Amino acid sequence: MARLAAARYGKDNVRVYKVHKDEKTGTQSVTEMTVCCLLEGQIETSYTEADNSVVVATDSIKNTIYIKAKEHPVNPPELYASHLGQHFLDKYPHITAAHIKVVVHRWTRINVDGAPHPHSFYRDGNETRNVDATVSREKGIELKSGLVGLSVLKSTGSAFHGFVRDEYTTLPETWDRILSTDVDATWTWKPFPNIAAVAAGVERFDSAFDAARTITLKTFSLDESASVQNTMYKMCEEILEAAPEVQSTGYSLPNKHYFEIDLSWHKGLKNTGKDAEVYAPQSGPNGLIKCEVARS
Ligand SMILES: O=c1[nH]c(=O)c2[nH]c(=O)[nH]c2[nH]1
Repeated sequence: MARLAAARYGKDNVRVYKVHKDEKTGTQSVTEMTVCCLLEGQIETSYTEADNSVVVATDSIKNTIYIKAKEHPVNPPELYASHLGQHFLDKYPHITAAHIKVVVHRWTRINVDGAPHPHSFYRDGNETRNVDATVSREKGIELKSGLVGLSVLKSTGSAFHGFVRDEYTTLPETWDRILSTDVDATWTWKPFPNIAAVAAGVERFDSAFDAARTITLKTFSLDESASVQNTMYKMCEEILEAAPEVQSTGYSLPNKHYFEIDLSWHKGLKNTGKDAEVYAPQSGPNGLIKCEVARS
């Protein structure tokens, strides 16, 4: 005998663009995002008995994503995701939870001759601002915000020594190495009982994003890093300090290795240790270091 142990369904990779036109100043602002929306509820029979009467078509879910983007602000993405998720609970009694993912892509205003252009933008990096929202009858609105894909490198100010040395170890200790990673940072909010609670003090979401980005870049730059583990923990501590309504925060960081190249075989060239200048960036394997830090 088989049984349906878990099920959710919906539309993924829905690309949405929204423009805001300030009629007074003639300035336009744009937001581009990719949305995923998956529903849970009393939908078992659609899987087990071919009963489509419980299915809100994924095509209708896609339409709803557009309509809610028209009806509500799409900024901050935490508020839009909450409105979108809440809609499915309000509209369909048999739906018990909506899982929304919003990925916001960068469009930064172009400066022309030192002045911000009213309607032209450029992509100044592949980093995205992300939100994972679960809106459920049981738990209200759960939000996890994030910053993903911010590539950083420091050419010194990073060490790694004192680690386990045994018959499996070849890595030399180092007091000066290159440190590079693609930042994936998340911060989880204390649950909100309803949309009104998300909307009250909505500035908290932009503030936390700005703080997380600034803290990440500043700590990465200034910390005399003993390890990825220790540097990321310091970042988490600071984010918790900066955002009181955040209950936990975490990072997932690849350690993108840059190997020294011994060139002494060529005319005695010195290119290792303090003489290292030319390195070989590695595509893989890479370290992968994760943590989640909560309030004690
Ligand atoms: O910061 C680091 N943490 C590790 O756990 C590790 N392991 C390794 O080989 N290099 C590094 N660097």
